[in-house]
Amino acid sequence: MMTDVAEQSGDTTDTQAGEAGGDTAARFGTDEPGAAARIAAIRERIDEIDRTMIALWQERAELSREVGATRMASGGTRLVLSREREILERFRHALGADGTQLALLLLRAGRGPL
Ligand SMILES: C=C(O[C@@H]1C=C(C(=O)O)C=C[C@H]1O)C(=O)O
Repeated sequence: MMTDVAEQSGDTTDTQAGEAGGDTAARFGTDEPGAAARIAAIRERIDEIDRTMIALWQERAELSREVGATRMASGGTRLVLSREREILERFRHALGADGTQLALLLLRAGRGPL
């Protein structure tokens, strides 16, 4: 299970925002130690989220390619536009206009450009 940022933020002042070397202001955008420690803790979670999203992105693209290969090998179509519309609508509903752009990139990652 992934760790919540709030659980990590109590004891990070010296080890993450202070001793690790380099200029605190340059690394964290502030030289206030408490703020820098909190930012360091949040960044750990951000990095974890990014790694997870990259892995999920790659897994999704692989699965999408497998669906396309399976369908074409059976004489089917490369694309199913009604399904793509459903996915676009799901992302638009959840995330607005940015969701639509994200879904377009996701779809392209799996099946290639139209
Ligand atoms: C993966 C599929 O094939 C294509 C790729 C899609 C996707 O990446 O989600 C959706 C529809 C198809 O155009 C599918 O039909 O489910």
